[in-house]
Amino acid sequence: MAETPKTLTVELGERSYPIVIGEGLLANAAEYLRLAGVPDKSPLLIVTDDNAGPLYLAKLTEALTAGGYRALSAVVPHGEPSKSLDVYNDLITRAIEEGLDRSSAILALGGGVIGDLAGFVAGTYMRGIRFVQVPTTILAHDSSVGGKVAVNHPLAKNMIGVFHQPELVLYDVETLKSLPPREVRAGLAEMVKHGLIWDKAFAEWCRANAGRLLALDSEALAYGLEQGCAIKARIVSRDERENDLRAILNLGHTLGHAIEAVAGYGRFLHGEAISIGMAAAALIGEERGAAGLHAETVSMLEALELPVTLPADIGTEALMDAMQRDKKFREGRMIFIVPLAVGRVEIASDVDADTVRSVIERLKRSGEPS
Ligand SMILES: NC(=O)c1ccc[n+]([C@@H]2O[C@H](COP(=O)([O-])OP(=O)(O)OC[C@H]3O[C@@H](n4cnc5c(N)ncnc54)[C@H](O)[C@@H]3O)[C@@H](O)[C@H]2O)c1
Ligand SMILES: O=C(O)C(=O)C[C@@H](O)[C@H](O)[C@H](O)COP(=O)(O)O
Ligand SMILES: [Zn+2]
Repeated sequence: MAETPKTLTVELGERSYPIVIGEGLLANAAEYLRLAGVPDKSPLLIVTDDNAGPLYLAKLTEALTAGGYRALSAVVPHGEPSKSLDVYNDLITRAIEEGLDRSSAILALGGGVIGDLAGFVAGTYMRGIRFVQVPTTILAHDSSVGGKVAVNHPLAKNMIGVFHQPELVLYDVETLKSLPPREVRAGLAEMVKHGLIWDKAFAEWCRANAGRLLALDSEALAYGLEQGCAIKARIVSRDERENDLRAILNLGHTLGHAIEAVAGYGRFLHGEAISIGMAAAALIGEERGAAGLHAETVSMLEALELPVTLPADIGTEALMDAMQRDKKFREGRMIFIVPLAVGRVEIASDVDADTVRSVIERLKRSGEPS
């Protein structure tokens, strides 16, 4: 029998919203939307991709229609290249043609690519309309919470975006059962990240339960997703617009985003690039005095079957250039989230370029056959 859904809240005053996590929630989508205050007189637009759509769009549409909503849909190609201004523009055109108005809502049915893309449409169409996240990947326990929505520029990740919080995150964990193994692993990178930045016991739990998580054991997955969402919600509630604390959610992303852009969007999945970036951050932490941190971090990432080295063909100077084009480059300095120990990090703008170069080279050497 399905467990009772669990509800967490992202506390943001009048923009607070629930994250509902449970099995079979798509069937009750209309009730959840109504509870979240989504009106039913204007059309909804469900944005999904050509993997998640064929699996779950009919179920969601039927549930919404039965509950009195008019649900239209747009299906985009799967994968990171869809986080582009071209696809964004197509969706805006569709919204105008279908007569979406200021009482309409955009629903993101899919992973982080769909959440970021559809959220950017919702955040900018008519200067912002309602938005609902319906995540269907493990990674999306991170991306569906917190309101960062964006598309990529060919030169830099997530460069064109806004903060736009959803009204609701409706996380039907039954959808995760159809994820390919590589996507499962990539999603677990952001899960263990939440432990590495905030909660040592949770990071250790991820390592100890790696086998169950990789096998999509329902109980382990539910616990891991709830903990990950809870950590993220707590951080976002304290610093919605990344003036300070929220930056710690960027552990591994200074180098990770550069890897994604330099390798070409799609070669590395986001979670894979972030895993390599977290291994790099641990090396930087070790250089600054945290003995044993790299081996400890790598043991957690490898337990989850994540990559921790860099292929030699990714140019070091191209990565250095890409890091200088990221949002994490300010006042002439690269900003790194540097671990002090497992579960504790600092926001550092004093990591010099030569240290970063030598860490990149070490990651490449450790990937070579010995
Ligand atoms: N906004 C944020 O705070 C935030 C946080 C983390 C990551 N992100 C972004 O999220 C993106 C990565 O998200 P992702 O890993 O979910 O990628 P994704 O959306 O591309 O989904 C991964 C793959 O799984 C497929 N898929 C989705 N649901 C499925 C299901 N239930 N069954 C089978 N296949 C399914 C998709 O079609 C895709 O091929 C990146 O663009 C990253 O920058 C954003
Ligand atoms: O929500 C956040 O804040 C994060 O940093 C979560 C990250 O996992 C996510 O990839 C985010 O998009 C990166 O932030 P960005 O501002 O560099 O795009
Ligand atoms: Zn991320």
